[in-house]
Amino acid sequence: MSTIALNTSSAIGNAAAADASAPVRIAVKDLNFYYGDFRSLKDIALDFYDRQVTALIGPSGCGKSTLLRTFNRIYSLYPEQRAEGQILLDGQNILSSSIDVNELRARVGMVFQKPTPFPMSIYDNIAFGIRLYEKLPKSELDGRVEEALRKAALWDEVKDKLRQSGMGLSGGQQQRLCIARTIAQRPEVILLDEPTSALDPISTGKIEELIEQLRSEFTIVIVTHNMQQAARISQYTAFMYLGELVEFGPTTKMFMNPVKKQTQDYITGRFG
Ligand SMILES: Nc1ncnc2c1ncn2[C@@H]1O[C@H](COP(=O)(O)OP(=O)(O)OP(=O)(O)O)[C@@H](O)[C@H]1O
Repeated sequence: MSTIALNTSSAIGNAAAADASAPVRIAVKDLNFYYGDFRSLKDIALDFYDRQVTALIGPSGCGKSTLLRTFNRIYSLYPEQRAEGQILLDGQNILSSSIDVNELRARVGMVFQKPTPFPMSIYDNIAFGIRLYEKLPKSELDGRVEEALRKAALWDEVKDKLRQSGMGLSGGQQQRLCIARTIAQRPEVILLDEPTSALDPISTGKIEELIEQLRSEFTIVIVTHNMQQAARISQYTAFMYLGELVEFGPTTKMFMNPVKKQTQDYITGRFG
């Protein structure tokens, strides 16, 4: 076992162990993805488990974000991008043309690398998405806004300034606001694309704590460049390289005892 893998083990202690009995929430089968003629995902097959955090790791350009973006079909905004294969969400193929993508995006929420609050009040940042789908009386809407902000561990910091602009919050608060906005839609799955890479260490720590809390309710998939972060917060890790899935398994095993040499080389910093 390598020295770096051993060092990483101290961080692994922070994450709850993988729950081997968790049911499969998303099953990916024979997935290929194309940017025009370029095949950027190659025959990907893996399962994502209910209320577990799965980290997607691998060197730049290996296809982490591309894979994440297939789960809510956000790529379909670009005509030259296409996915082939199957992604079963609770058994239903979300790549099927009969799927309503707006409904899918409410079920599978996404938070991006840079915080992207809407240029409106903190309250409206949350209420906006709810109003798109549901007509609620004001008192109920207030309750939903509060619930989302509480779940995103932001309520105490903003409860007295809900009418102020979301753009006036710190970077870390803005990212929690974006998480609250996603939660407010009551999704089943939350996709996080390097959600802390633009944040300072304290804000990063808060988001990592939040992810651990959210795991009790949501299935979470996170792309991260930071292997220590993957070790700290995930139950499962998928290591990708050049568009292929090299290895997938419980995070502890991936970091302590990887099967493939490529995985070992990556987590010990020999390339990447
Ligand atoms: N819009 C695009 N058009 C053409 N090729 C693209 C596009 N976006 C990504 N790619 C290519 O697809 C491959 C996978 O990219 P992707 O962004 O998914 O990798 P990644 O692992 O998330 O990388 P990073 O860690 O740098 O974000 C790369 O070869 C990349 O150059």
